[in-house]
Amino acid sequence: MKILVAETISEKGIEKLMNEGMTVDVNTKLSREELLKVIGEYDAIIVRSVTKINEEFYRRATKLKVVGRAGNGVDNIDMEGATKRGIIVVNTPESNVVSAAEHTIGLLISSCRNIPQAHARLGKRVWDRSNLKGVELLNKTVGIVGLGRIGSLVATRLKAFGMNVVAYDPYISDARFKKYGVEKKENLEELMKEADFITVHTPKTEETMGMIGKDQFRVAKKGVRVVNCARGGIIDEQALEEALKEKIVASAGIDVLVGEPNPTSPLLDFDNVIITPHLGADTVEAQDNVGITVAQEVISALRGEMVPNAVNLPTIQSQELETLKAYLQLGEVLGKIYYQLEKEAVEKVEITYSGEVAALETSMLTLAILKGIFEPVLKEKVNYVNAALTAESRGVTVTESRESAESNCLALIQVKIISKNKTFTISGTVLGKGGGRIVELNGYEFDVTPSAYMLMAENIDKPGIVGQIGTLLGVSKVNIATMQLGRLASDKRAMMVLAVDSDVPKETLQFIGGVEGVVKVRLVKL
Ligand SMILES: NC(=O)C1=CN([C@@H]2O[C@H](COP(=O)(O)OP(=O)(O)OC[C@H]3O[C@@H](n4cnc5c(N)ncnc54)[C@H](O)[C@@H]3O)[C@@H](O)[C@H]2O)C=CC1
Ligand SMILES: O=C(O)C(=O)COP(=O)(O)O
Repeated sequence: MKILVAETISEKGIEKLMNEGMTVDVNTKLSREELLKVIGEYDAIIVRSVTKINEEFYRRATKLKVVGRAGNGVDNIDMEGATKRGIIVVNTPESNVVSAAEHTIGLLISSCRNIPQAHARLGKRVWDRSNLKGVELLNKTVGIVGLGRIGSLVATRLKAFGMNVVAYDPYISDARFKKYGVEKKENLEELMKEADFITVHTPKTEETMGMIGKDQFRVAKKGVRVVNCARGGIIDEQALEEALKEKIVASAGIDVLVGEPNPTSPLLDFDNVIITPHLGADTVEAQDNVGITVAQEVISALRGEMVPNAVNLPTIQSQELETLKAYLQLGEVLGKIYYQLEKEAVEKVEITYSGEVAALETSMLTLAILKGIFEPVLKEKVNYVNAALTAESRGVTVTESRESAESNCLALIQVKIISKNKTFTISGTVLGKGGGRIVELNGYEFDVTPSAYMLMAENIDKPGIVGQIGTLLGVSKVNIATMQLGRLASDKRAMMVLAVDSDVPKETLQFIGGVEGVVKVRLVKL
């Protein structure tokens, strides 16, 4: 597999990729045109915040399976474009947050104590202490916008300075505010009115861009000090300029700007603004963490393994991963059987989870089932990333319910596939280390271990049929590994599932179909 590393990552990450047998090209100097020219050769790309992964890029990236973001923010990556093509996007959301939080504190203190300005004077060999008076943090109020990973690390650190910490984040629980001892603000205006310092830690989204703008500065305390170590534009840059001119803002510490690289920002003209060129994650520790983590994730994703930090997939807790794996395999199998037995277009898929499995990340299991259903019949690649979108674009309604998450009741995945004229059902379980089992199919009860070739035959429930099918397979030199029978007494019907060691020739299937009493026979391949 070929990986392009298009922005600088730690050598440790590159070593890891190579040690795992990947072909790695490190080329951090490609122009956009050059990148677009070569990307068609690669299975994966690793980027940081600079490379724009957009529609134009995807159109040229015909072999691409994975985008690895060596960092946290994914605003430079068009997620929809990746998802519809089944390209998995991974990032390293935990790996650089301490560095970003520490840089925030650095910017806050440096700006309110004029440290870079003072150093610049001394750099010119001038010892001048005038007009450099700063302010203390003790007993001041800091308003944090976005109390996520970085926001909460900043909160903890600023509390140690004796600050009163308030935060605005409408998307997290009250418990999280409590956990960090932070006072919750119901709206941004309240925070703006009270804060002596404001620091933003939200992702860049349509909602957050410009969220601190003209109107917000109008209600801010005169002399407020601001920090932006999240994304350029969350504090509107023009509004900040005006607020600086009007002396509403006393100082600003900025790590990120709109349109990076941006060495000519008008904000650089202000003596009370300090700016670093997006250095929040630039520490030895963060870069090693990020590089190693992204390398591992890209390797796993290329190998088709589960990746806990896949951005366009449900999040999986690492302790859940092992248990989930067996159910994911089972889910795919349950889905894969449908179109091999039935020819009617799926209209609705209803999935019920019960027992142990109901407590797992079932949205991921639903994706596994959908992948299983559509993969065998579609030309396009169907994987976990685009399975839900594939169902939606084919007008298939998918519902998911959980019956009981009690661990003492049988863990069961029940799939009901509804088409225009029929309802097909299939259920399965996982038996500890024994792996997945199909326990029900259209009302017939079994205990079938899924295998590569399974002959499924439905027949009138009468003597002699099993023997004839066995004979026909024997004549064709197809060895039977296991056999399971189920019956529906009410309909006088029976079904047999034979695991066979090899493919069954078409003629043999035709002969079996011709046996008197056999209603339907299909070879299912997994
Ligand atoms: N300067 C740098 O080098 C770095 C910058 N970052 C940036 O830091 C930011 C935050 O990262 P994390 O804390 O890891 O993210 P996170 O996802 O853990 O936290 C973000 C928080 O923002 C909140 N939020 C979202 N929209 C909001 C809104 N409209 N109003 C208020 N709160 C809102 C969310 O509920 C969440 O709690 C990201 O933008 C990331 O790109 C991250 C690492 C390094
Ligand atoms: O991880 C993030 O979100 C960052 O902003 C760091 O960006 P970078 O990888 O240093 O270009």
